[in-house]
Amino acid sequence: MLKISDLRTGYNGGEIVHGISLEVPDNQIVAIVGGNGAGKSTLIKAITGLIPLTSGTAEYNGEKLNGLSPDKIMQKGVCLVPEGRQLFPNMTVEDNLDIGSCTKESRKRRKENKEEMFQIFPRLLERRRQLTGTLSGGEQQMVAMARALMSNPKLLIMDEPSWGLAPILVTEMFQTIEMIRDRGTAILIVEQNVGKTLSISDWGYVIENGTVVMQDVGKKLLQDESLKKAYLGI
Ligand SMILES: Nc1ncnc2c1ncn2[C@@H]1O[C@H](COP(=O)(O)OP(=O)(O)OP(=O)(O)O)[C@@H](O)[C@H]1O
Repeated sequence: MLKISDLRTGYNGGEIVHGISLEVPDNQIVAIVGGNGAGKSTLIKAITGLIPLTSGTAEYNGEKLNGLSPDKIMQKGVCLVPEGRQLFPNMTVEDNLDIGSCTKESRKRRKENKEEMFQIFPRLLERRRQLTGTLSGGEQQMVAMARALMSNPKLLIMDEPSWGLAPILVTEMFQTIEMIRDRGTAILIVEQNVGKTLSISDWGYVIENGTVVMQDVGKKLLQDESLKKAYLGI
């Protein structure tokens, strides 16, 4: 399980995340929702080692992540699907997936893992030899998720996976996220699509101005009047 305690971080001496604590238990989907500029991506960058923590701790299964490089954090089983996907557009789907096998263990299982990915995402099997940059937005998001899963992560962190997707693909993507959880991978998801995200989340945190202002079971948060007004326009 991931445990974040009183985490503070920011950029160039300016603090953006003001002491956030949260937990992601095994086999659960945990959501971080909130408005633009609330600090959600900044928090995720700190957890995955892309920016340093100013204070507080990030622990995974009792081991400190603070100060570790993104690669070391990934070797511990924590893998990020970054915002905007960051795929290699001039490489084939299959080559992008191969790059995901970046831990010793997952390199040994590369072939089996790839077959499993093609079962989860059959559309990628048809397009395995296609250049990734020529895929649709939804297909590229599938490649990004499959590439991350190729490292056999125990915790998958996703930053805005619904970004740029047509509504029907968004629904499909959330179903896939539930399937990934049910296969035994915990998920920490940052999303602007508050309604869909909270409806599949075992627990949700609402972040405003770098602090947690509300937390509860996802579906319970969705019944909160102030949340409905602020994020769902109801
Ligand atoms: N590299 C950076 N250098 C300086 N400031 C940054 C940097 N990245 C983000 N910020 C600032 O940090 C604040 C929080 O940004 P962040 O991306 O964490 O918000 P967010 O909650 O993910 O928002 P959104 O939902 O709009 O992506 C913003 O004011 C942003 O301008």
